[in-house]
Amino acid sequence: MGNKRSDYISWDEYFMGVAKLSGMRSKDPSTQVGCCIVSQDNKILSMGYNGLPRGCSDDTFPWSREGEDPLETKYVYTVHSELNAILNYRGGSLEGAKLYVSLFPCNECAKAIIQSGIKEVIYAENKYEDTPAVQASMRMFNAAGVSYHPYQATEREICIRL
Ligand SMILES: Nc1nc(=O)n([C@H]2C[C@H](O)[C@@H](COP(=O)(O)O)O2)cc1CO
Ligand SMILES: [Zn+2]
Repeated sequence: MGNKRSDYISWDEYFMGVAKLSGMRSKDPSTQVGCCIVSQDNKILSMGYNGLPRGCSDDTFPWSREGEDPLETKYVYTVHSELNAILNYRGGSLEGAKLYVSLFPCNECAKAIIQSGIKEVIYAENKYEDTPAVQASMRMFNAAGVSYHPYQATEREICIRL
């Protein structure tokens, strides 16, 4: 009987990999974010990426970051990956779940994360660390007992030929 493989991916690599793959569906030209929600016993419960709400066409709504008219920017329309992943879950409670996300959650998603019962956030990047949105998220996570820590990147690179 042969030995088992030793180069299989870890749970963390698996879930962050799924989050990043999900982010590849995003139509946002500047920032693609992906999210994967996992139960305490490592079952994937939901996934999401940043995009427009159902019925709002990717081709007719704006993707600009700036504009004199806020209605001509993406910010008032996009659903963040974390909120999409929470809303995509129809199986019941997310109590005690873990959330893997490629970018640290904003304050609005932090509220949804806390209220849905998610207890742990693992993030890959934090490029908006110095903004009030991220500072507010951290303050709320600390108060609500949601732990958050950066994903510990490995040397692994995965190329999937599709
Ligand atoms: N945690 C996050 N999850 C997300 O899904 N987003 C989305 C909203 C926008 O579509 C995009 C950010 O665009 P930009 O400001 O980097 O061009 O990423 C943004 C953040 C940052 O807080
Ligand atoms: Zn958000």
